[in-house]
Amino acid sequence: MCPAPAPAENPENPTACIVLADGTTFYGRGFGAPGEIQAELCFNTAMTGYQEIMTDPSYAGQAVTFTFPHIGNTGVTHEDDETADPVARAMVVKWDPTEPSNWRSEGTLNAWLEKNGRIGVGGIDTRRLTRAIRQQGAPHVAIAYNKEGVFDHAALLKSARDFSGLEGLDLAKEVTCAQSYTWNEQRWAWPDGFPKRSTPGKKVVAIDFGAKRNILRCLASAGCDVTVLPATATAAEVLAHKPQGIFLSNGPGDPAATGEYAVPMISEILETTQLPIFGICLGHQMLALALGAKTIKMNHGHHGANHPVKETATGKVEITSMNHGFAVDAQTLPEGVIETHVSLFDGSNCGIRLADRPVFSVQHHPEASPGPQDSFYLFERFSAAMA
Ligand SMILES: NC(=O)CC[C@H](N)C(=O)O
Repeated sequence: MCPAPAPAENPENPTACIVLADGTTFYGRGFGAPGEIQAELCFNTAMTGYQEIMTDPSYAGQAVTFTFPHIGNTGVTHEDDETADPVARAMVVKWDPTEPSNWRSEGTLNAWLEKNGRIGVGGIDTRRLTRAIRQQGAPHVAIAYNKEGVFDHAALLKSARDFSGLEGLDLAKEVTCAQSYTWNEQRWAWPDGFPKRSTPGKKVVAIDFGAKRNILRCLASAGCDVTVLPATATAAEVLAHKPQGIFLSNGPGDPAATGEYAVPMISEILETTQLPIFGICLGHQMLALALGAKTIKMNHGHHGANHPVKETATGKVEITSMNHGFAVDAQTLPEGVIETHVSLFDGSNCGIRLADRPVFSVQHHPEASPGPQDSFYLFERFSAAMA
């Protein structure tokens, strides 16, 4: 059944308001929890996986507008959480979420956001908003939802302009685990025959800069016994676990802002061991920094579940899941570091490896949560490097 059409933007009785730092204003209908936030606003083009997106710790400090119009119609289930609670500060959609229609659903998106103190805004012309994001670069915004529909526009504009932005912001420390823990749960759904382990457990230390659960599941499914350590773990603490390989997780914020702890930790491990290392997204950017390259802030980043990436060695194209606002500047890769993957959207760097040992990382998300499964082989490659 189709829901009633989303109203044109600026409905008559708006209960939510989005103010961009340039003054552009959108009115819509609030859902979830009333409140007010500041954030960087990005757009995500995935058609499914809104719960995984909202709970991905890499979205700390950000709000997400979904370009796909029907969001919320599969409800929520605890199995899809990438971390305990939603992390993105707000979500913006075109249609108001409907009642869920899905055998896995345990509740509505609306109730889940409300319980977790997160704002939803419906009835927005998300095409126009997305064009604004593309044209001006991911904007700083203030988003407010109150049931009276009374907004202090000047105060919201000031709030949007006061937002510090993500550049220079170290958020990994805020979302990392407080203590170390072990992880054994494997992927539950894919590919055929999973969960299963082809080889006995390899001892892997995963550094949690904001790790998604499905990455840990993929490592487990590829034969790894995973010990997760907090983002601030030193090289000595990592090596004390006598790992056969080290994994560097995804995470929020500016990779260059972790230069005081994570990057030196990685450099020390690179200098003192020959251990296999695998990094994803923020982990990829940090590995590149530790190897002497530089990272840059992108205009509006890559956030979606159908981004084509080419593996340079084979020419093979993978359709990948993406979520990043920073990128490794391929021009700054030092000798001995090979560019392994590039984005076919804009040619930006999507992967590197060391020429002489199994140290590699990718910008995209091979755990595909949400998204296509093409890049799962990277987990198997990491596991094989430890054999
Ligand atoms: N998903 C991630 O790990 C994101 C990495 C980094 N915070 C970026 O936006 O580029």
